[in-house]
Amino acid sequence: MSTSKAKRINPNRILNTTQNGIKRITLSAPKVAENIPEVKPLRTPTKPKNFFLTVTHADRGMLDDHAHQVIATAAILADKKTAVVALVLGELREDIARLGADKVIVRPEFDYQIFQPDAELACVLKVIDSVKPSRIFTPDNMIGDGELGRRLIATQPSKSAATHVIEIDNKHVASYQAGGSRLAFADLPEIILLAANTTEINLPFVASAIPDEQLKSTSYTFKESNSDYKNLGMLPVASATIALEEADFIVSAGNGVSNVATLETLARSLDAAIGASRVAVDDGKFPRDKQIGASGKTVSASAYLAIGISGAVQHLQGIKDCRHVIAINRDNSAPIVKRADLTVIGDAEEIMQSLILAIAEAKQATSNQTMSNPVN
Ligand SMILES: Cc1cc2nc3c(=O)[nH]c(=O)nc-3n(C[C@H](O)[C@H](O)[C@H](O)COP(=O)(O)OP(=O)(O)OC[C@H]3O[C@@H](n4cnc5c(N)ncnc54)[C@H](O)[C@@H]3O)c2cc1C
Repeated sequence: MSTSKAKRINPNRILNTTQNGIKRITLSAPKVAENIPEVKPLRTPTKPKNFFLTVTHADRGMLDDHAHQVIATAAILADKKTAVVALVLGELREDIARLGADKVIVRPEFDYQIFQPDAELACVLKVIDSVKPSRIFTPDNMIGDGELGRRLIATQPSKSAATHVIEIDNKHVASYQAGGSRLAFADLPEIILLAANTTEINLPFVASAIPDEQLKSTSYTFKESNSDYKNLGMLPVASATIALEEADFIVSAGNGVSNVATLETLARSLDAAIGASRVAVDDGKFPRDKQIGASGKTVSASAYLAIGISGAVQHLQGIKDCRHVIAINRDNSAPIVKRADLTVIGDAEEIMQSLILAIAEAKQATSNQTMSNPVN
């Protein structure tokens, strides 16, 4: 079986909820709302006596909903003399003043895709040493923060801690016990791993979110050669073998695709996985496991190319988490056009053939260039 460099998404990657309530992976800063935002009072202590620290990972410049809730929780619990310091592991391109962060320490060297928990822990311990927070908050999730939080708890045996906190106020926390049949209560501990959806992030105030330049570059002791982990990078896999739910690029066929071979050629040249609408599956053009939609699979690709698909509500349900939708359809009033970021109006077969040709030419040009400018 041939392998390709088809990108495989991290199934646990970060999602944000858009203003329309759609979960999206957002690479760029969110657009500013068209309606003028209400002016909220600024709340940042001028001479803080105490600090709360939040520790969260960012993915490609953005924090997810859960991370937002953690920062907002710290801000809600902070009194007038307590400042909230947000440590962000990874590049940050969003403004977190609205979440109540008074200071922001960004450590862009931590790429979310690279597994380096011991280096991250060393950095967090250094920041704790400098900030001396009375409480530390982190999301209890499966995408790195939960693990980092537990590693932190293990290094701080003298500190009280609670994991999977589902209820919190300035006196106590609660977590489920006995498989969710009981709630366990405890005094507000020093390290809090917060479950998702505990907190409303629309705060009645904003904070300054001042970048801490000093702690941004403070070094910490960590030798890569001493690490227990070696990052082996992403494994290249054949695009056809990737589960649709994990595919980052999907070429999907609907009833408007008459020639399956052309679609397969296009998918191969784009290194994309193949999906289909229910009608295309019912017609026997594609196996059932390729069906995307309410009664098929829900996908979250960065790019979803919908060819000859009308965009029925049941199909749209399956692609609600996709970041970019590109449609090819001969009907500019098809519902998919509203969902798509880009629509090409025309005949599916003709456009697929043109695309295959253009991709082949582009690949040839790249390989000619590489041959004439070999890397020494
Ligand atoms: C309970 C239930 C569950 C369902 N679950 C699913 C599901 O999981 N997934 C799913 O997809 N559907 C599902 N459906 C079916 C859904 O309602 C639609 O019938 C289906 O999605 C339509 O598929 P389609 O867009 O490929 O076909 P069509 O509705 O026939 O649309 C074809 C599109 O292709 C365009 N077209 C035609 N010829 C060309 C051409 N030559 N070039 C370019 N464009 C062309 C047309 O303009 C049209 O927009 C479900 C329905 C029900 C009731």
